[in-house]
Amino acid sequence: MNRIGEKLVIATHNEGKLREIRALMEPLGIACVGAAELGLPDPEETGVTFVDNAELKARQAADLSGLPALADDSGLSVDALQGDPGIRSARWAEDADGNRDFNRAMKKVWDAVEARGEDAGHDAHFVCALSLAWPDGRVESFEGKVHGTLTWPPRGDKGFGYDPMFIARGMDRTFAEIDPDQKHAISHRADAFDKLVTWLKS
Ligand SMILES: O=c1[nH]c(=O)c2ncn([C@@H]3O[C@H](COP(=O)(O)OP(=O)(O)OP(=O)(O)O)[C@@H](O)[C@H]3O)c2[nH]1
Ligand SMILES: [Mg+2]
Repeated sequence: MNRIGEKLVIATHNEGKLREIRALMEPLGIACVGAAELGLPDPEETGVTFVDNAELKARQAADLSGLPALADDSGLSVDALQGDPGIRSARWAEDADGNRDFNRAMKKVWDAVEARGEDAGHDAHFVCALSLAWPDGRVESFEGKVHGTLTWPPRGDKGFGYDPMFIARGMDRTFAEIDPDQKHAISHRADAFDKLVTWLKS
């Protein structure tokens, strides 16, 4: 773990992600500080892939803080929608003033899938890109996925974002109905995190 040291900036302004990344990182003995706590800005996500965006968020936080930084870019990719909302998952939840409402976003996803007709199916997956950046310019990225299906109406009040409408393969409850520990065992974020930890230990 000495590739990181003892303190890591978590370059996210999303409380749900921060909570999940802290839970994954702190057992490794690495203290995490959120970007908002350090007053770091929320950069514009101009990339065209999850990794592009994770790298630009991590890069900016490492440059501004002088500490190693970990960023997460993630989203829901729906087969019937050719991968949308994908890297625009947060933007699908925003109104004209930039306020997010995931009940609205989930309805938008469901309506778009239904508009494709019965044959389109409900397969979807979450993707998570994690990027670690250092103040000296190094960057390493890892990508994870979890496959599943969409359900309607949304169920559960745990998790965040699109969790209430996503059922991982092999489960019968949504990501918002299961306990955080169960989500952490199989999620896209846990998959990317496993790859990151394997690399850290190598
Ligand atoms: O149901 C969900 N379960 C998850 O486990 C999950 N992970 C990500 N997402 C959604 O995908 C978008 C990411 O956008 P995103 O990577 O730009 O993050 P963000 O803008 O919220 O924060 P930041 O890290 O950029 O500061 C956001 O809408 C998230 O709600 C999830 N939804
Ligand atoms: Mg974002």
